[in-house]
Amino acid sequence: MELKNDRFLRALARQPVDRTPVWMMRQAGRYLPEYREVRGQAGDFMSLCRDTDRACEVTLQPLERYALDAAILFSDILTIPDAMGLGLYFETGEGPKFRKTVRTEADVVALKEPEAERDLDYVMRAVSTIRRELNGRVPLIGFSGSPWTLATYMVEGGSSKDFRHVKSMLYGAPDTMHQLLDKLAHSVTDYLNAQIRAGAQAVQIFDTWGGTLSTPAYREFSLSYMEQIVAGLIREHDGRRVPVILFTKNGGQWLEDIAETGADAVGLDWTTEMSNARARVGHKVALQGNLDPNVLFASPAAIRAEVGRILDSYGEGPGHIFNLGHGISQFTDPRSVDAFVDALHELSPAYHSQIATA
Ligand SMILES: Cc1c2[nH]c(c1CCC(=O)O)Cc1[nH]c(c(CCC(=O)O)c1C)Cc1[nH]c(c(CCC(=O)O)c1C)Cc1[nH]c(c(C)c1CCC(=O)O)C2
Repeated sequence: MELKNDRFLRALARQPVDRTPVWMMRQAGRYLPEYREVRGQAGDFMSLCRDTDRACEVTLQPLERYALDAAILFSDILTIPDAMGLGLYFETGEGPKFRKTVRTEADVVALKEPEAERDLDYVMRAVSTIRRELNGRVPLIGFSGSPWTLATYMVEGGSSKDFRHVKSMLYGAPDTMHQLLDKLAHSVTDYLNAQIRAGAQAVQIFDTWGGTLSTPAYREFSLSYMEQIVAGLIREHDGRRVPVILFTKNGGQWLEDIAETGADAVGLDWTTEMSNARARVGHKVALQGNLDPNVLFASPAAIRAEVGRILDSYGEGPGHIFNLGHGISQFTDPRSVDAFVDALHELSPAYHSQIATA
């Protein structure tokens, strides 16, 4: 099936495009009234993820509203620990929780590595259904959490502010920590490869909590496992390269190390300037980001000014995928996303003039 809009994949390959492609982290989510409606019909969040037709429906919702250049699978990073038997649930307003935690070596030894095609079959069904329904409109992104980020939820039993338990394991029982991360790295590799076989055309690894580590701990406990995953991924499928994007929130000081992993692109939060990132690693990888999602609470004029500033900071030429520096807030007015996408469509072609005159 022919891909009608390949801007996103071209930018990931640092090939010329007519304008800067854009998608948004958490683009299918609670800021959209149509999402809240389908979510209500499904019951809880995990039931929505397991309901193939509804998961497909909400994946496509943001594309119906906005001219985005990629779709992202509707699911969650915590499906792997759930499939390991930890019992994921969502308490309204409190974020994710696990019925069981992983705190001791015995807990780690008892964990079974899921077999993605069997134990996470609902995710693969969602991927293939979304691909069919997209019908080549835009590429589909698959994703997973990084081993370290998944471990934080598994050891803490949910979200955390201080990462007390998981860091106690890291410093107090590093061998146990490595055993857990090793199991997770195998599981993530298998999970992403299954998504690629099911039809994901690019994959992103979310390392939301890597930036809470010291530099040596980041390298040893987060980055090295992401590197292992990148090395084990299917990099070409159906005659096309399957690009990998690594996103470590607050990872700006480690861009050179991240670019060394073999990833095709690096995701940036808003605390690193695009110009700085491009000068440091732009010869090696594409860059994705990096609007502060809170800019979407400002006026259309202020949103436009920030979009312009980021385009200027990256500068001319290919290799930039516009995105938010983190997930869109549930309190965002959907009209602010119109202002954001409209501004990008208006302003970004000027940064790709070589192709317009070619
Ligand atoms: C850390 C993390 C999680 N999940 C994810 C991350 C990494 C990215 C990041 O840092 O945000 C990734 C994720 N979660 C979700 C997606 C879907 C695809 C997308 O549109 O980007 C993706 C890519 C759906 C979701 N995952 C979740 C929601 C909201 C739940 C709902 O609809 O009730 C959505 C749309 C639930 C979730 N899942 C998670 C949390 C912390 C929460 C609660 C968030 C909150 O309450 O605001 C874990």
